[in-house]
Amino acid sequence: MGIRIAVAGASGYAGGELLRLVAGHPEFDLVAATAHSQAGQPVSAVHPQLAGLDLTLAATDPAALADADLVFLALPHGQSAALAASLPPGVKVVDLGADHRLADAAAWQRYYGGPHAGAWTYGLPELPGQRAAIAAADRVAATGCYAVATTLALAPLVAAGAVAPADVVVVAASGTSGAGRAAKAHLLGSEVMGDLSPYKVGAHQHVPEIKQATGATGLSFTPVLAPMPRGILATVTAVPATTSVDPRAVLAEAYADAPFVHVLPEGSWPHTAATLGSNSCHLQATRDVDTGRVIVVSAIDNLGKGAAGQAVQCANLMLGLPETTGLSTFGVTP
Ligand SMILES: NC(=O)C1=CN([C@@H]2O[C@H](COP(=O)(O)OP(=O)(O)OC[C@H]3O[C@@H](n4cnc5c(N)ncnc54)[C@H](OP(=O)(O)O)[C@@H]3O)[C@@H](O)[C@H]2O)C=CC1
Ligand SMILES: CC(=O)N[C@@H](CCC(=O)OP(=O)(O)O)C(=O)O
Repeated sequence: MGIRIAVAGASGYAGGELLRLVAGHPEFDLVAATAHSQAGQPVSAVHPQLAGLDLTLAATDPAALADADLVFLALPHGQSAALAASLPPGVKVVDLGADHRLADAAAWQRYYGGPHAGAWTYGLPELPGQRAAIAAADRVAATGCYAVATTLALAPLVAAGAVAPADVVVVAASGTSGAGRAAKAHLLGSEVMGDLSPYKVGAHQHVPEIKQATGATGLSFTPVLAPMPRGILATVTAVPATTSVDPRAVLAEAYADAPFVHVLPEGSWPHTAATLGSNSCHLQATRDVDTGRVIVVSAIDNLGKGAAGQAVQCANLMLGLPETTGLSTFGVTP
């Protein structure tokens, strides 16, 4: 018997990707998968890509999860805190939702509403000191999908004093799986295909998370829904604080030992398809020839490094395994 793993919210998009990764992980045994409206269904009826995974979705309650060594929570925002609190203290938890990401209760209230559950260790191993913090933690709050793409692009530049933290602009396009599986009219294929549409303009919930993780103090963030199932492409621009720093060199140095963050060769720009199915983030940076602004482009698979892959990377660290175990750095395009 390997390390016993349970997935709550296993019928959703992030949950399905977690099941795929856990089932293929050399050290993990999948002992439970739970759902809400789909409880009682075989996993393969809900996730046809997992045909052959012989497991039935149980109802999401503490008893279904308490026998695991580690539980992944892939539930709607607001559903994780009470469930996590009712699990035995010895059970490690990685929460993919937002409930425990923010330290600032006022920011939580403003962007999510409802009671603030308090902050857990933030699950982005590539931030300075965070690998060790995650390895020592029993409760980890995995990052938001846009927050991963943006933070990996921006944090080293703020830390190096290369950009002005008060004036950062981000425009980021996401595939529709970023919105979850629950049917939404504006996500129907006939509405999404052939269209690009901004949403939550000027008020996206990942703004406080990105500020907390990067040290940026002023951030304008505009998300765009893109006609594709997976992927995030974030374009981050910022005012240079100095002309003496090469932004690409700062990123290359920051991620020299990071197995999943790839600063691409000069002249090569990230695109989403190259990251799909992987736990990788692709980055490139330059200066705008006209304004001198620093431009960083970042691509991830929102269900990989943006969700399930990141969560498994954190779990590996929490369990004393190499962080790359069971994860791919390579994408599946075309
Ligand atoms: N999609 C993405 O790219 C990312 C998602 N996340 C986060 O992961 C979490 C899951 O997202 P995602 O998979 O996209 O969402 P989905 O809508 O695809 O899945 C939601 C899951 O939660 C279950 N659920 C729904 N309502 C309840 C409830 N009241 N109580 C308990 N369980 C419930 C659903 O069960 P059922 O289907 O049986 O009703 C399903 O298993 C969210 O917090 C999301 O923000 C984080 C990063 C990226
Ligand atoms: C396309 C789309 O609608 N995306 C969602 C991402 C939500 C999400 O997954 O948020 P967390 O990563 O914080 O859990 C949005 O912009 O709200």
